[in-house]
Amino acid sequence: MADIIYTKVDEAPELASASFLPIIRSFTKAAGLTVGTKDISLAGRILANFPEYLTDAQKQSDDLAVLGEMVKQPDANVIKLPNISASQPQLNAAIKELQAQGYKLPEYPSEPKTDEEKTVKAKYDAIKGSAVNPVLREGNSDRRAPKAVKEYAKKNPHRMGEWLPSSKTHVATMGENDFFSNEKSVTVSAGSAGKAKIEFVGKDGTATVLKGDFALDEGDVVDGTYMSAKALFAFLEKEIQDAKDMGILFSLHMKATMMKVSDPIIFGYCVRAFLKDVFDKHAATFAELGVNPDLGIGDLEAKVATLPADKAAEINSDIKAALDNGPAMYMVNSDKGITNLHVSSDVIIDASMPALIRAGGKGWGPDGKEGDAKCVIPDSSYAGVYSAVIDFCRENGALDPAKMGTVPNVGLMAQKAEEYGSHPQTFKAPADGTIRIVDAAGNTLIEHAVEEGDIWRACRTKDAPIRDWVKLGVTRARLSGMPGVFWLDKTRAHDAELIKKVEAYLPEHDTSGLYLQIMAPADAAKYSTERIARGEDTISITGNVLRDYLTDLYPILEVGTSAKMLSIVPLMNGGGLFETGAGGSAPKHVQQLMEENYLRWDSLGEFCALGASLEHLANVKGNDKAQVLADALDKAVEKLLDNDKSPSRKVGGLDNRGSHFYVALYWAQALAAQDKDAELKAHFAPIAEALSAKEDAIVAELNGVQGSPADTGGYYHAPQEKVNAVMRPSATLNAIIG
Ligand SMILES: NC(=O)C1=CN([C@@H]2O[C@H](COP(=O)(O)OP(=O)(O)OC[C@H]3O[C@@H](n4cnc5c(N)ncnc54)[C@H](OP(=O)(O)O)[C@@H]3O)[C@@H](O)[C@H]2O)C=CC1
Ligand SMILES: O=C(O)CCC(=O)C(=O)O
Ligand SMILES: [Mg+2]
Repeated sequence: MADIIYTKVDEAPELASASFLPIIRSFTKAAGLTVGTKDISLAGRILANFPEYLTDAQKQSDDLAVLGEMVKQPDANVIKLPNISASQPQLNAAIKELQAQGYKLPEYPSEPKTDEEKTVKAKYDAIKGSAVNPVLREGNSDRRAPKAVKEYAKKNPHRMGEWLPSSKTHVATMGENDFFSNEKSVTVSAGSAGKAKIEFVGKDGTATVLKGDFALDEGDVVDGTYMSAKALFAFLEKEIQDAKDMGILFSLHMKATMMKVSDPIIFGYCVRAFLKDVFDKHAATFAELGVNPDLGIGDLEAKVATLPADKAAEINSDIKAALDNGPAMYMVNSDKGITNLHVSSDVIIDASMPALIRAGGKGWGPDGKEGDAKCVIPDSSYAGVYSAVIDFCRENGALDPAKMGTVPNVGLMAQKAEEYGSHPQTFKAPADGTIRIVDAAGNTLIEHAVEEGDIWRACRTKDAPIRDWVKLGVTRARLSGMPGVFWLDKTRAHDAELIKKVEAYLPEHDTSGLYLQIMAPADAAKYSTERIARGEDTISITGNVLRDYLTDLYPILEVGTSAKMLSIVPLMNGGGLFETGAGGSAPKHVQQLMEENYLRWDSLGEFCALGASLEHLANVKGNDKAQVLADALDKAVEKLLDNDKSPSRKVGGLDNRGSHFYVALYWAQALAAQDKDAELKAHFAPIAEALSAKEDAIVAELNGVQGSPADTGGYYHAPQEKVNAVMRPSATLNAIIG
C-alpha cells in the first residue's frame, strides 16, 4: 500500500487534482513517501462494474471495493475528495459519454424484463446516489474550520444578504404522520441478535419478505418508521396553495443523494402535487410513456418530447399552465427554466438551505429575481433546526462573520449509522397492510400498519460507533476547551435510546471541567446560534444527518463556504480518512472552466486534508519527515490566506492553478526555512529559490490561458492527457516541480 492514497473523483475537484497532485507527489517524494491513487469517480465505478461488456484493455479494477477494505486496516491513510452522488440523469449522461468513447456498456433498463436486464439495473442502482461515502466512512466525523481559515474570515468577512424583520421566508414541515412522529426504536438484546427479516403482511395475512438478511447485534439501536403518503400529499397540496396565497416562492429541500430510496419518492409526490391536473388529465398517455414523477419534471419533459408534435405541444402547454397557476417556484437556473422540481438532486438540502439563509432568506424565482421562500422540508426530525436559525436571523438581522464564534461538529457516522444507512431497508408499501421487523428468534421487534404508497424504513446504529462517538465528543471538548451539546431529543424514539447510551458511556471518560449538555435539535440550534452571534463557540455532537446539515450550515455562515473545512474521520481500526472540505463537486465550476478556461475551485480543503494526513503518518509511523512536511504546509496555508492567493471567482484573477503555485512556493519556502530536517532543508532551498525567481513568469503562463474555451475531452471520463494539458499550462512550473 502507498503511504497515502489520493482519490480520483469527478468534476471540479478532479480537475484540481490534475494540477495539485503532481505538486504533492514531488514534495512527498523528497521525504521518501509514496502517494497512490484509487478511482472512485462515477465513470470509474461504472466501468469497474461491467467488465463483461468491455475489452481487456478497457477493464478497470473495482477500486471502491479495494478502498472499502483498506479503511478497515490500521495503516490506512486516505485523502478523500468529494465525488458525484449520481442522480438518474447524471448516471444516464455518464453511460452515454462512455458509450460514445467506445465502451459497449448496456443501457440503463428502467423497466427490466429479462434476467440480464434485472442484473444490469441492480448494478446501476448500486452505483447511484451516495454510493461511496458510506463505504469509506468506517469512523466518526470531526469537522471544524481550521484556525487560520476562521481568522481570515473574521478579517475579511464575506458578503451576507440582509435579513429583514418583514421576511416571509419560513420552513414548512409535516409534524405528524411523518418519519419523526411514527418512529419506534429498540436497543437489541442478546436474545434478539442474529439475522432479522423485514416483512410486509397483507390484509389477507400473507407475509412477503422485503429483506431477509438484516443483521442485528446485541446493543445495536434499531428504528422503524414510516411517512404516510396520504398525509404527505395533503401537506404538499396545502403548502403549495399557501405559498401562492402568501405570494412567495415554493421550494422543496431534500437529500435525494444520501437518502436515495426515500427522498426521490417524496420528491415525486411533490411533482405530482404541483402538476396534479396534468397528471390526472394525461394519466393514460403518461402510463404509456412510463412517466415516473420521482424522476422529476426534467424527465417528464424529455419523455413528452418523444410524442407526436401536436400531442407534445398540448401536454407542454398544460405543464406551463400548471406552473403558471401555482406559486412561483424556486429555481435552479432561471435562465434555462430549470425548476426546483426538474431533478431530485439539483437542490440538496445541506447546501441549499444555508445558501438561502446566507442570502438573507432569499431564493431565485422564475423571473430571475430574488424572493422570500417557503422552504418545504416534509419530515419534521430536523426541519426545526433551520426554522430556529431563520427565526434568529429574522429577529436579529444577519449574522456577522467578522464577529461570529464557531460551531464545529462531532458526527456519529461510522458503519452506516442512522438514516444514512437506511436505503437497503426502505420500502414503498405495496398495499395496505403491516410492515414489521422480525428478529432471528421470530419475535416482532417493531411493526407499523401502513397504507399503499407509504414510505417505510428501518435504520440501524451499531453500538461500537456510538461509544466511539461519545469518546470523540469528549476528546474534542477537552482539546478545544469548548462546551459541547449532544443534539438529541428525548421525545424522539431513536434519540431516547441514544441518550441512554450517551449516559452510559460518558462516565468512561474524564469529563471533569467539561461542559456537556443534551438538547433537542431545534433548541440546540437556537442555543448555538445565539452563542455564535456573541462570538462564542459550541461543539455540536450530532447524529449522521445533522453532521451533514450542520457542517455546511455553520461553515457557510461563518466562513462563506464549507470548502475550507478540516474534515477528519479517525477510522475505528486506527487508520485515517481525510475528507476535503464538507461540500461537493461543484458542477458549475466545470462549466466555467469549459467556457472560459477558469477554475474557481478552492483547494483549501485538500490542503488541510493533506496536512492532517501527513501528521497522521508522522504519528502512527513515527515518520519525522512527514511531520516537517505537515508543519511547513500549515505555514504555507496561513501565508496563502494572508497574501490573498486563494482563487477568485472571475477571469482575470488568480484561479485554482495559480493558488496551487503559491502553495508550492510557500511550502518550499517554509521547508527551506526550517531547521528540523537538514536533508529536506537542502532539498527545498533551490526549489524555493527557483519558484520565487520565476514567480512572475509562472503566474503569467498560468493566467495567460484564461478567457477562451478549454477542451478536456469529456465530462465524466476525460482523458488524463487532455486534462493535464488544460490544468498544467505553465511549462516553467512543471519543469521545477517535475
Ligand atoms: N463528500 C462528498 O463526496 C459530497 C458530494 N456531493 C456531491 O457533489 C455534487 C454537487 O452537489 P451540490 O449540493 O451542488 O454542492 P457543491 O458543494 O458541489 O456546490 C455548491 C456550491 O458551493 C460552492 N463550492 C463548493 N465547493 C467549493 C470549492 N472547493 N471552492 C469554491 N466553491 C465551492 C460553489 O459555489 P459557487 O457556485 O458560488 O462558486 C458551488 O456551486 C452532487 O453530486 C453531490 O451529491 C455533495 C456534498 C458532499
Ligand atoms: O455522499 C454524499 O452524497 C454527500 C455527502 C455530504 O454531503 C457530506 O458528507 O457532507
Ligand atoms: Mg454535506
